[in-house]
Amino acid sequence: MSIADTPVPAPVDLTIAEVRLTPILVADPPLLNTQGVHQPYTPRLIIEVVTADGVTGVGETYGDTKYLDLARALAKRLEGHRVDGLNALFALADEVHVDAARVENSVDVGGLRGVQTADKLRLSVVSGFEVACLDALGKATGLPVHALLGGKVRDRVDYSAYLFYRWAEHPDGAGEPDDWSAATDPQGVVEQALRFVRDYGFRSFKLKGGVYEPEREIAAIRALAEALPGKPLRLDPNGAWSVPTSLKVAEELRDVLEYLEDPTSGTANMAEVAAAVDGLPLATNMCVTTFQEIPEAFTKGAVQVVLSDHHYWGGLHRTRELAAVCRTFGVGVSMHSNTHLGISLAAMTHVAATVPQLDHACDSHYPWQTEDVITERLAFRDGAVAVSDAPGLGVTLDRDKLAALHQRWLDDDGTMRDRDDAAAMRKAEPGWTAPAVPRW
Ligand SMILES: O=C([O-])C(=O)C[C@H](O)[C@@H](O)C(=O)[O-]
Ligand SMILES: [Mg+2]
Repeated sequence: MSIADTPVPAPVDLTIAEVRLTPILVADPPLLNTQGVHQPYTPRLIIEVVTADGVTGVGETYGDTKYLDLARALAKRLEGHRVDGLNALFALADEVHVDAARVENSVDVGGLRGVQTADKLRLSVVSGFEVACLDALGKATGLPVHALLGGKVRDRVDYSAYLFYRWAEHPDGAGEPDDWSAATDPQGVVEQALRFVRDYGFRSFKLKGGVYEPEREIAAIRALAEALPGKPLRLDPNGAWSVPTSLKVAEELRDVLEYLEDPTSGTANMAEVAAAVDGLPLATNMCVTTFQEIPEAFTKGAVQVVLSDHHYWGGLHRTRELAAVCRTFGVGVSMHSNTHLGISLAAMTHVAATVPQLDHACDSHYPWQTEDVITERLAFRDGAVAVSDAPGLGVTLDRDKLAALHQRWLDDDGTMRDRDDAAAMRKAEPGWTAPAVPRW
C-alpha cells in the first residue's frame, strides 16, 4: 500500500458543544492556620466541557461565590470555541466583568493566597477551564496531558507531607469525622508526620505555622528533625512574623530547614530577611502569585523558590511559563496547594512532570481530603504520584459522588459556600478576628 492509499483518520470535531459547572462542598478537617481554622466543608467547582463528538473533559478550581459567578459568565462564552484553542480562553475571560468590590484592596482568604486582583480571579477560573479542555483534547487524540504540554521528563512526581496543627474534630462535632488525632504540640506534630510516612511514604515535610508563638513552632520543627533525621523540612507561617522574628527563627532553624516559606509579609520584608539569612532559601506562594509581582521580587532577591499553583497562575501552560521565567533568573520552583480533589492533583502531577527544574517536592492537601469526585483516587507511593500515560488527565468522574457533594452545596444555607477561616474559628473562640500582621 502506498502512502497515498493510507486511510486518513476521520477528523475529530473539537468544538465545545456544552459546558457544565457543578459547585460542590467537600469535607475538610479542622486544620489551623494563622487566619483561623478550616471550615467543616470547603467549596470547589467541577467544570466539564463536552465536545461536539461527545468527548468530556474535566477541570477543578475554587468554588467560592466570586469564582463561581465568573465561571458562569465564562462558560456562556465558551460554547462554539474549540478545546485546542487554549490561548483564546484568556481573551474570553478578559471580556468578563469583575465587580471591583470583590477585589478592591483585598487579599484572598485573609491573605493566604496573596493579592486578589480582577486578573488573578479570572486566571483562577480560566485554570479550571484550561485543564478541562486539555483533558478533552487528550481524550480526543489519545494523548496524556503531559504529552500536550511537551512531554514528561519524569515518571513520578514527589510530594511533601503537609503537616498542620489541628484539632481532633470541628467545634460542636460539625462536619465529617476522620481518624486523625489532635496535633497542637511537638509530639502531636511528630506523630502526624510518622503516620504520613507510614501511610504514604512521604520523604519531606512542611509544617503550616503562624498558629502558635514562634518558640512553640521552633520546638515542633526541632522535634521533627530529631524524629526524621536528614529529611527536608519546611515551615510556613503565611507571613505572620516581623522581620526580626523571621531572622531569629531562621537563625535557630537554618541547620534543619530546606527552606523557610513566607516568614514575613510583603516583598520588601522578604527581601530584608533574604539578604540577612545567608544560605537559607526563602520560598513564597504569597508575595509572588502573579507575573506582575516577579520583576520587583526577583530583582530584590526576595525569594529563592516560587511555589507555583496552576489555579492562581492561569493553568498548566502558564505554570510552565512561570517555570521558564524562574529558570532564567536562577530561582527555584515548586508547587503550592490549597484544599483540592483528585482532578487538580492529576493536573498538578501532569504539569510537574514536564518542568525540568522541579527541585523540591510539591505541596498537596490531598491526604486530608477523604472525599472525591473521581472513581479511583490517586495514590501516593514512596511520597510520589505516578504520572499517568492514559489519555487526558487519566481520571474518571464519578457522577454519583459528584451529585452527592453538589447536593450538600444545594442544601447549605450559604455559610459554607465561601471559605472563611476566621468565621470558622469564631465557633470555638467567639471574639476571634484574623490577626493583623506581623502577629509576632
Ligand atoms: O501558604 C500556603 O501554603 C497556603 O496558603 C496553603 C493553604 O491555604 C493553607 O494555608 C490552608 O489551607 O490553611
Ligand atoms: Mg505557603
